[in-house]
Amino acid sequence: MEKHPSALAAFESVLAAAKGKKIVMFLDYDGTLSPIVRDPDSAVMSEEMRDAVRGVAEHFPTAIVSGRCRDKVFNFVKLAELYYAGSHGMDIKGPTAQSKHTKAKAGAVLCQPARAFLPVIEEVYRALTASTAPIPGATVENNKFCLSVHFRCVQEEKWRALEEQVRSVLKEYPDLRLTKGRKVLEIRPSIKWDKGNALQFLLESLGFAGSNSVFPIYIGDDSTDEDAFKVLRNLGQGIGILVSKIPKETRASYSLREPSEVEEFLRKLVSWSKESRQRD
Ligand SMILES: O=P(O)(O)OC[C@H]1O[C@H](O[C@H]2O[C@H](CO)[C@@H](O)[C@H](O)[C@H]2O)[C@H](O)[C@@H](O)[C@@H]1O
Repeated sequence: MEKHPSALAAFESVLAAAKGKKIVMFLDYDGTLSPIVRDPDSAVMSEEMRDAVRGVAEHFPTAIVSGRCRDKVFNFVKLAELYYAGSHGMDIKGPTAQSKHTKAKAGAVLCQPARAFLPVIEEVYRALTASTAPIPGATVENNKFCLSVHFRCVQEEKWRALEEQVRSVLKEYPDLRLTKGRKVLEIRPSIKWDKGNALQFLLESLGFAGSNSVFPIYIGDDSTDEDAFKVLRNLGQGIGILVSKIPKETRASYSLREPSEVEEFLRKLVSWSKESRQRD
C-alpha cells in the first residue's frame, strides 16, 4: 500500500488538505460500511457503524452511493438524514428527514437518468433468473435500474458457463452493458452515468458547483468506485479512499483495510470536527 497510505496513519495530512474547506462525505455500502458476506440479503451494517455514520452526517453532508437499489440500501443503513444514490448512482434521493445540509424539499427524488430502461431491466431480470436457474448457487438481484448476477456461491468450475449464459442473454439487449465487481456480474444501461456522475451531481445539488472551498471524501472498495475516484482526481479536489486489504491498481489516494477501519476513520473525523468547533 506504499502508493496509497493508510488514511488513518496519514490522518493529519488528510486534515491539512481539508483545512478551511467544507467536507462532503460519500460512502459506498457493501465492503465499505458492511463486510462482504455470502448472502447479499444478509449484508447488514453494525449498530456501531450506523452510529459512526450518523455522527458524520451531523457534521458534514453525507451520501451513500451504492450499486444496490436505493430502497434496499436505505433499509440497511436506516438513516433518514443522508442522501442516497442507488443503482450505481442512477437513482438519487435527498434526505427524507429535514437536514441542515440541504434546502431541497425533504425526500425529493433528485435524479433518475435511466428511467426509460425500467421495463427492459425487468424483462432482463426475468430472462436472467430463468437462464441461470440451472447453475447451483447463482442468484440474480434486481437493483431497479441495474441487475447483479452473483456467483460467490457458485463452484469455480461453473463461473465461465455462468458468464457465457449471461452474455448470451445480453446479446439481445445492446443498450445494456456488463461490468464485473466482487464475485458479481453487473448489468446496467449503457448511458454515460456512473458513481462519478452521481458524485458531481450531488456536489452541484449542495451548491458546490465550481467551488474551490469543498473537500469531497469518497470511500469505496469496488471497481465501480473507481469512477468516483477518477472524478476527484480530475477535479483536483478532495480524496478517494480505497477499502482493501491488498494493494490494487486504483485512482484513490489513500486506503483503509476493512469496514472496521472505515468506522475508526469516520469517528476520528467527527472528533476533529467537534474539537475545531470548540476552538472557533
Ligand atoms: O456499490 P456497492 O454498494 O458496493 O454494491 C456493489 C454490489 O454489492 C453487493 O454485492 C457484494 O456484496 C455482497 C454482500 O456482502 C456479496 O455477497 C457479493 O458477492 C458482493 O459482490 C450487492 O449485492 C450487489 O447488488 C452490488 O452490485
